[in-house]
Amino acid sequence: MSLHRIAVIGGDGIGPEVVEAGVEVLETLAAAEFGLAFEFKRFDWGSDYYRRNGRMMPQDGLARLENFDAIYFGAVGDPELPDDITLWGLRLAICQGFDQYANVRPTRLLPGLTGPLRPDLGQQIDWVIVRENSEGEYAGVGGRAHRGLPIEVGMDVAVFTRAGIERIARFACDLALSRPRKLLTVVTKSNAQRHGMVLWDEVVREVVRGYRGLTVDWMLVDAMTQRMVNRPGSIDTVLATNLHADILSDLASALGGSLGIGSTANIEPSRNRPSMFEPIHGSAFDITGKGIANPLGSFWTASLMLDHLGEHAAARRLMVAIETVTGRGEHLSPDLGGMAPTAEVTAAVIAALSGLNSTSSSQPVG
Ligand SMILES: NC(=O)C1=CN([C@@H]2O[C@H](COP(=O)(O)OP(=O)(O)OC[C@H]3O[C@@H](n4cnc5c(N)ncnc54)[C@H](O)[C@@H]3O)[C@@H](O)[C@H]2O)C=CC1
Ligand SMILES: CC(=O)C(=O)O
Ligand SMILES: [K+]
Ligand SMILES: [Mn+2]
Repeated sequence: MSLHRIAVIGGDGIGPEVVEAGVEVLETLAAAEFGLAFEFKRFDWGSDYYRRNGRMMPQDGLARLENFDAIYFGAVGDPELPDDITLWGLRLAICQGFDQYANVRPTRLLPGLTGPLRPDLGQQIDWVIVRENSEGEYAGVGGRAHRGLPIEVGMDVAVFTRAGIERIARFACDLALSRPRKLLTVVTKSNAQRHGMVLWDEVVREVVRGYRGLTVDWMLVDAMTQRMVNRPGSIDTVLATNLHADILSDLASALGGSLGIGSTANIEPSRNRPSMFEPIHGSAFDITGKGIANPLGSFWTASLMLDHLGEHAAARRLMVAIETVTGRGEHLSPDLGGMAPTAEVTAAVIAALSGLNSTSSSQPVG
């Protein structure tokens, strides 16, 4: 029996809604898979915690998390609080604090979904974006001075280090080689940013030279957006900086049908500290509390977490259940053109997991 200890941080907005749905699904999996068990511990950290305590998580928050096997996360961000306070106080504090330097974001057009591209193009989407997750544009280095004066200044310094580039490049090359096409696209902007991005190019070029059998091509980030839209089948694994990949992966998720299905693994590859798994989206103020958030992104994320925990059969089983539900098209949430609330999508995935036919659709799909 393998017991996995999971720290659950729903966070803000729709985060708790989709994460609790995910926990339900994982409990169902554990009941169905012989030898699989979870122990979930909830942490009520986030913006409400901040309103009570003046911090997003306790001072010893990382120490409380460090002995868990994984962290299952929702989202952070609150309409009443500055985004830099909330994001840096929780999500980035965990990613940086545990050195989860590899952010991995797969996108595929799931069965039954169309997405905004022409069907023949949409069906070609099968990508994994590897996002540098510890430095670059989100290093947090910079400053403000002369506040309130006409000469006021604000700077964010994009930090690129040889060690940081080298390790994420190796991670991306290994991942690309493990996929059938063995194809890596490296995204850069070294035409306009002539220091850090040039170092990025140089170090990645050195690393990829050591990988025989890998096909590598290069794209400037602006042109990468049009390639994703016009020639999606020419892309497999993508390596990009923290900011570039943040943007490209939201685009990828939307091209796959919705921001509500994108998944993320924040990986600490040495496994000395826990990795963190979260849907790609944020706290989505516009739909918070309405019960209509799409939970599929958090389910796909749970599948990534299972893979990381070595539970490959369970991970596959969960993906098949998700694909069964999208394939039938009867229980899709509004962002995917359906009318199903979060609870109905969750019930449909649970029914698919249990091998049951989900027969009742509470509302017709428009
Ligand atoms: N990792 C994290 O915790 C992230 C946090 N944020 C934070 O979230 C807050 C809101 O940011 P936004 O830019 O609005 O991005 P967002 O991802 O929260 O929402 C963008 C749009 O996508 C829709 N959407 C997102 N997830 C959905 C789901 N599961 N089902 C259906 N529709 C969904 C929303 O309703 C909204 O219209 C901000 O405070 C931001 O800083 C944003 C991205 C990631
Ligand atoms: C913060 C954010 O947008 C992300 O981690 O994707
Ligand atoms: K998130
Ligand atoms: Mn993002």
